[in-house]
Amino acid sequence: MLRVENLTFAYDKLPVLKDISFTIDKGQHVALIGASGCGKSTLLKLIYGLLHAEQGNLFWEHRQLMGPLFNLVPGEENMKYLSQGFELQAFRTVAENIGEFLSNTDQESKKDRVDELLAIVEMEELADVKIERLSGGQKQRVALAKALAKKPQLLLLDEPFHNIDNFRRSALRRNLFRFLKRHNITSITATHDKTDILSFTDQTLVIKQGELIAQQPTVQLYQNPKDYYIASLFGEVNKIQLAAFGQGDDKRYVLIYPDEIKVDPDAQLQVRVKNSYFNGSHYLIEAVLDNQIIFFNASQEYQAPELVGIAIAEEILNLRK
Ligand SMILES: Nc1ncnc2c1ncn2[C@@H]1O[C@H](COP(=O)(O)OP(=O)(O)OP(=O)(O)O)[C@@H](O)[C@H]1O
Repeated sequence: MLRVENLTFAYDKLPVLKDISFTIDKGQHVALIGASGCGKSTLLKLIYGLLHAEQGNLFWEHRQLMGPLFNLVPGEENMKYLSQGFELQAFRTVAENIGEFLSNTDQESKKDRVDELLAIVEMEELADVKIERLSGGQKQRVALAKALAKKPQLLLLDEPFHNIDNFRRSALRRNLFRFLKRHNITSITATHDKTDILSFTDQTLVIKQGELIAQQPTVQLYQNPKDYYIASLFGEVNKIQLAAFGQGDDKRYVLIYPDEIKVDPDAQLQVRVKNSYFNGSHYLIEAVLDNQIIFFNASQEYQAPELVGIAIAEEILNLRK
């Protein structure tokens, strides 16, 4: 278990992280989300031991983590931190980099291990290519495989799929998180990508301006976000006054995701279309409801200034009130 207690940290005078406390059970996958600059990378570096926590305590399995002032080599031994820049040896091959920290006493099992990792990041064919000849996304995949090589107990990932094209990203995510679950490796992934969060994490931590404002099971957090900031980290979201749904003059606002609004030609509630954006599986429609802009998904394109009837399921309204 990872335990973080009252962690406060500043690079200069202003604290970047303020009184952060949470625990993560072994084997759990956790997303770390928040607006750019809120302190996600800083938190990962503090946990790994690259930065010294002036206030607060960190524990891994009851052992206190002492940080860089007490460790000769920065970085906890049973953890791996995959930063946004990857430390690889440019003149050595992909396979050599992945196997760099593996023991050389049993060459056969070392090769098996490297082959398994090459398969996870789908780089078997590039095993003998030197790092200097790889693209940014390929380097990121090698760095990921290298981070897994010694099966860390805790894996800290900072935007791990950032440079990787969509085509590879989906398979890579599935391979990676399957590997982590199989080996009971705990992970924290700092990310801005909704798919990383929703499909692969058990819990989500939300940071806002250096403060931890939520720690919840990911599904719960998505389905019932407590405020606009949290909901907007998952993508487009509408903040609509209940009165707009014909609920008297109820001034309270509800948060509604675009896919929760359905086009309904018989609906009393009508909105005026401003724009339609093609999104592949659907169109994202921008429209005006009671002087406010709302977004919803539709199976077809609508032209401005067409009037379209929309409806929202009663149970969603009740859940969010
Ligand atoms: N080495 C540093 N020295 C001084 N300030 C820093 C340093 N690194 C980061 N900061 C500041 O600390 C704050 C938090 O930065 P951090 O990189 O942790 O944010 P983040 O949430 O990971 O952002 P992003 O999502 O853009 O990667 C920012 O205001 C940043 O400018």
